[in-house]
Amino acid sequence: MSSFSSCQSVREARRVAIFGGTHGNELSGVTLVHLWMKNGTEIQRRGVETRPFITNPRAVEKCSRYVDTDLNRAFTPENLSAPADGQLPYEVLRAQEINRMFGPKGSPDAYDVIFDLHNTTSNMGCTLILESSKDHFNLQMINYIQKALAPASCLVLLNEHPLLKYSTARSVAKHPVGLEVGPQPQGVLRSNIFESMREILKHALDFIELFNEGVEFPPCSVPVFRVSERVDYPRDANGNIMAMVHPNLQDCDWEPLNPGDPMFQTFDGKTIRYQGSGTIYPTFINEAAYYEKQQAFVATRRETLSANAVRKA
Ligand SMILES: CC(=O)N[C@@H](CC(=O)O)C(=O)O
Ligand SMILES: [Zn+2]
Repeated sequence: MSSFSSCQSVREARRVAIFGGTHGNELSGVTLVHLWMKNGTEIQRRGVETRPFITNPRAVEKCSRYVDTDLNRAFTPENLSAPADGQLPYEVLRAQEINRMFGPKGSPDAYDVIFDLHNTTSNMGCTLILESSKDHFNLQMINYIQKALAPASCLVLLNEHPLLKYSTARSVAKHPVGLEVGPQPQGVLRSNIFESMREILKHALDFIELFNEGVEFPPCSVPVFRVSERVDYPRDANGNIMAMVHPNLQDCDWEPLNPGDPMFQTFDGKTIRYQGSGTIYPTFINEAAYYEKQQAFVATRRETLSANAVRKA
């Protein structure tokens, strides 16, 4: 890269994977991946090898989030290097297998891009999840997707929080992209959610094809919601929930929550208000899978990232 040019050279993205069933009860990704394993015409692009893959087949079979432990938290250095002695939880063994097939994580041999398909019970609409604010290839891809989708929209959740970031299945790739579409109940397929996910994938793959053909993408800015905090339900001494998401907050993912605004409602109708400092943008509000993670919603702050121009190296 020349010091006079802001254009960043990025290796072409020849190897792309589409993960479905990282959570076995999130049926849009499971169904799309099954569909594309039977017939991959729709995801084929010139100069790109795209591999649809079911990441947690045992959870898919049971239509549950996981069997032993959450696969989308399992890709830690400790797990990936643990001796595989049959005592390990199923998902840890599976993470090692996936790391061998699509990684190794952090190595030059790793897949270029992994799209990991998820559904949420929250009213988040279409969301792309990023793990780094410095991945200019991903930022350019998101900008492309957003332009192609307009007037429909697709928001960006950025999780690079030192404590709240977790070790995802997609993190094996050089460019990890989470795709989260909701609301959709666990174990249910909704046509609108399914089609939205499919359309985003189409634009994402189009971008990769253009990029590999040598198209240069000029600098742009990408508005994101950065994960800042995890907010739990109010609980009693036994850990039982003492309040629900307040009706004013329910389904209001991505909308501003200001100090003093209603946040929870107790079973006898009392309102618990947000007491933090400054405006936050809650998301994953009342996500079913997050009760066990002691999480009522994820607090985010808005910011705008600048993406450098990128072109194929
Ligand atoms: C509802 C759900 O499963 N969300 C995903 C988000 C992500 O992929 O980062 C998860 O917690 O793993
Ligand atoms: Zn999921």
